[in-house]
Amino acid sequence: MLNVDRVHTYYGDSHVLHGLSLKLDAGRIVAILGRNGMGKTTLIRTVAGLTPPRDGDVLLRGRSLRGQPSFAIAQAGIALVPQGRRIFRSLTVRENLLLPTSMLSRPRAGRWTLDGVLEEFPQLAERIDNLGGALSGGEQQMLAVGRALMANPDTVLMDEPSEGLSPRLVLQVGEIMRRLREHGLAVMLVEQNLALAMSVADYIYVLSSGQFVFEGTPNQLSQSPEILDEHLGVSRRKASA
Ligand SMILES: Nc1ncnc2c1ncn2[C@@H]1O[C@H](COP(=O)(O)OP(=O)(O)OP(=O)(O)O)[C@@H](O)[C@H]1O
Repeated sequence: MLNVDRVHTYYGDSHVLHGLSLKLDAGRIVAILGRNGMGKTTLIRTVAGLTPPRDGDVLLRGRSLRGQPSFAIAQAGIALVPQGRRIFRSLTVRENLLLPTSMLSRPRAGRWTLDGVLEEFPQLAERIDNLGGALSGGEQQMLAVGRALMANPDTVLMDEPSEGLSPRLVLQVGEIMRRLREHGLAVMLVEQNLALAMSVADYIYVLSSGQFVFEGTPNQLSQSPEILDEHLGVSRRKASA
């Protein structure tokens, strides 16, 4: 589905991503872990076309996205659930869901109509005429995911969806991701929450200073105390407990 091929991404002269490659298939969740400032959001921005790579390429279903603006990438089937959710606080839930797709010139058809999204998230249906700003953090996260689904993507990029949520709501976010996978979507998850990533991801990459220092299954990561310790801040004693 998605193939990131040796991307180098810069902010001005600052070289942030150093030749990253990864693969993501349909019906799979890949998590990108790493401490603050290691380049996780930059990787998401690179794939979404917001900060295009200066070198290397991103391919969707084998087709290069090189030089494509972010709206064309969205149109091609990559949806972003941004850090901080970025819902419109002064618009209703319905307006939040309908607005982004109304801006696509050729909306993709599929199961994710307004009714389809409300069926998936009945809690949003109950609050359909409430303002975005009146929703709880968990509901806002659901809304951000629902809004992304409205574009009928086949790949969803999620930037720290657990940020600022209570442990109970973090579990709910994990459940939402599993359901996206069941629907056959490819999910790329950027997270600081190790437990969440370990519980949902099929495969994990650990990013440090713009380079991957580990890739493998959650089980393999749990058996790599030096990676957990050095790059994820988990003490060896805790990792083996
Ligand atoms: N717009 C920008 N202009 C210049 N440098 C930036 C910009 N955005 C991020 N950076 C730098 O790029 C590096 C990677 O940042 P990035 O936000 O991708 O990290 P991150 O792993 O997502 O961290 P966090 O978890 O804190 O969001 C950092 O050194 C950061 O200071």
